[in-house]
Amino acid sequence: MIEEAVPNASEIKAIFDRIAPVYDQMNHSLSLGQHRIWKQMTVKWSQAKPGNIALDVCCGSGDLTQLLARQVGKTGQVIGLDFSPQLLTIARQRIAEKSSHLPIRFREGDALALPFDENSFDCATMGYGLRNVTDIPRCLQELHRVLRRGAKVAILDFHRPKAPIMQAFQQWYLNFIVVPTAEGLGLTEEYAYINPSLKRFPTGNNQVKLGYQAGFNHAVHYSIAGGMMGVLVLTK
Ligand SMILES: C/C(=C\Cc1cc(O)c2ccccc2c1O)CCC[C@H](C)CCC[C@H](C)CCCC(C)C
Ligand SMILES: C[S@@+](CC[C@H](N)C(=O)[O-])C[C@H]1O[C@@H](n2cnc3c(N)ncnc32)[C@H](O)[C@@H]1O
Repeated sequence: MIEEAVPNASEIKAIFDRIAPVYDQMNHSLSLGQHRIWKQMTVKWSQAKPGNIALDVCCGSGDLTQLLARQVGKTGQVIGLDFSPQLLTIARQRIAEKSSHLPIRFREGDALALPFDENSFDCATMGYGLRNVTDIPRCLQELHRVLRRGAKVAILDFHRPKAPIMQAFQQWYLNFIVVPTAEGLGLTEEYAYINPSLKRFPTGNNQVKLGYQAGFNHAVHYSIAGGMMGVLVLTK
């Protein structure tokens, strides 16, 4: 079987820079709006509280950042970090237009070398980022380093369902709904990348093991959306 080439960081950055103009609309339409519910669950599992200093890693267009900021409120602070300049531009526009009152700052940077001191954050989120970084253990080590003791990070991403019928549905949906929709926008390759990236992504149980190896005191993986998505919750 021919293995798919694994994209490097600059190729991944280029993918997201190219899909930036349609990213939010595609997520909303292709998930029938469900992605917002999955992100709200992620914020809840981060146990973000009013007044917290929070971090959203691989923030992209900033919609999860915005949900996190609503949770920490005006007395808190949220930093959204990403390495895609195009998606960060959209994130800044979103906040300026809809949520200028929220305590959000965006920062261009690398999830594998977070530009923050150790023990900086009370909580963190990461939405559909862990599967896209080129070094998952390194990313988890960085999250552990910047979180305060007892703090949690909730990491939302795709997951391969255990149930054969759900696996078949997920594959069908990605191959016959998602990719053809992207084809109409000239973004076939960018969205065709999801499936092989999902195939390479560690299962929930293995994500838990990686969390413990990165030094977290507690790790649990919640399967949601019929097993097609999952949230890894790590506690320092
Ligand atoms: C917000 C979502 C995906 C974000 C996302 C993550 C990536 O790694 C990408 C890589 C390359 C291009 C785009 C992305 C990307 O958008 C999840 C919702 C959007 C999904 C594309 C839709 C897939 C949903 C499930 C497979 C099936 C949903 C069934 C439906 C609720 C009936
Ligand atoms: C699928 S998007 C997720 C965006 C947003 N969190 C959401 O839930 O929609 C993945 C994001 O991860 C970013 N990314 C991937 N690798 C990164 C890295 N090493 N450092 C920073 N951002 C990275 C991409 O630029 C992209 O914005």
